[in-house]
Amino acid sequence: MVQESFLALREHNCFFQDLVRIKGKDFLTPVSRILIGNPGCTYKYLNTRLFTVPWPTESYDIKFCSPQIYDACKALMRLNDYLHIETVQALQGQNLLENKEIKDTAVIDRKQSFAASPTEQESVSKDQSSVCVSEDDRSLKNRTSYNLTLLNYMDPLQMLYLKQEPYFGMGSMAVSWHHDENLVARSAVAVYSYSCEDSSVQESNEQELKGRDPAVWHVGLKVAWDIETPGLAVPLHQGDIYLMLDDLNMTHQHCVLAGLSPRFSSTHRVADCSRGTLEYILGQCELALQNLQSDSDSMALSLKSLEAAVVKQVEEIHNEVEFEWLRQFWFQGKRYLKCTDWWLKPMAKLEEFWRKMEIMTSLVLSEVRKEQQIEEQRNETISCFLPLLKERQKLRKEWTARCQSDAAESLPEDQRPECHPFWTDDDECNMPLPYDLEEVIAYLQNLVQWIE
Ligand SMILES: O=C(O)CCC(=O)C(=O)O
Ligand SMILES: [Fe+2]
Repeated sequence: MVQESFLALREHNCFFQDLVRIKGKDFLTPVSRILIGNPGCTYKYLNTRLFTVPWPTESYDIKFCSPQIYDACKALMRLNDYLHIETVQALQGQNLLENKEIKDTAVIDRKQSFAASPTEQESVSKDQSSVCVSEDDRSLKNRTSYNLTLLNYMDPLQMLYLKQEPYFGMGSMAVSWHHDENLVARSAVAVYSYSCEDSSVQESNEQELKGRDPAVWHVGLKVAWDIETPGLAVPLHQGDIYLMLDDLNMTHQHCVLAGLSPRFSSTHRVADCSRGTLEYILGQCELALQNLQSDSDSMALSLKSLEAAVVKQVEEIHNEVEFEWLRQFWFQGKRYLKCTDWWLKPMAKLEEFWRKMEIMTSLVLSEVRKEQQIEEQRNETISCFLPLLKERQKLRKEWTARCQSDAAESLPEDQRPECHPFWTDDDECNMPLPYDLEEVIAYLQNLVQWIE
């Protein structure tokens, strides 16, 4: 079912190369991806926030663009449940064995793991429950409850150029050496690998090979900050899974070494969602908007408090919703619409809140402009307000540039980044402040200097 799901998602063009940003440069990832997981959840990697295509979750009304996409998301959710159980058992097995040699990684043979009948599995977990104190249980749960999966797809024959593994001569890489980001500390990662091997791809004769077989996909593993200790290349065949347990992702880096056939993988993770869910950002927006009031007669808007700490908090949230949510989302073009319209409504809501925050910023400005303000108070307001406006200006410039990079412009129309929200002075969009904040910043800077 999972393999069919991969093929169905490819059929519906749901995989996309990400336009990531590394050290100020823009790159298109060689692998194409799609994020599936808990509704409202996001996953950020290489300055790119991916938004989950929600898997069918009780009490959520989710519309999918086709029944096959629904089936695929459902199958991946079931794979997620299965891998969760598999991971808990692997961790428990470790604690019992206390065998440091096999502590870090468990490559599970699929035949072996399917062999255990439900009753066998049950008795295993019962035996182990006696050695677990509740604190351990909680931590075990926190570190294995995968909330999303990032799916990868690549057909090596379609790639003109793949980077060569630089340290150990491991050949072509689909994904370079890295640590997985944005995960709950010491949480596990489970990967299901499906390479579409067929008779046209011949595995090489073992004796003839010096290193790893270039026809076969592998996961590479190396000690972090170390290129002396030899790296490890673990072959992955159709339907294999592997787990990265405990602190393996911190102490080691991994990479994906390309074989010759097209290959999918589903990488299940416990994303650190503390600032990454829709629920969280909606809560933040509501908090910020508490400082906005409207006169019941005139409907005129004003700020409840001009206290520096309050202004600072509101402007921080303003930046967060603009750069971590709205721009991230629209930067990825219309890709999410391929699978579901789930994110459109929340994005419209967030934009509505953000518009109100633009008004709030303009209200702070008009207060500061009033001459009768006590200097000391005005100074304090500006000193916490100005850095956040500068940050906003810097990030707006960065996002405008990101949307106009060569890589961005090379993308097909329906995937092209959208610089949104964007407006010019002559747009009739009723924005209270300009998009370009340069003059506003210069004015404030001038005021501060004057006071000093
Ligand atoms: O495809 C795999 O086996 C792993 C991919 C990976 O490392 C990642 O997506 O972070
Ligand atoms: Fe990874």
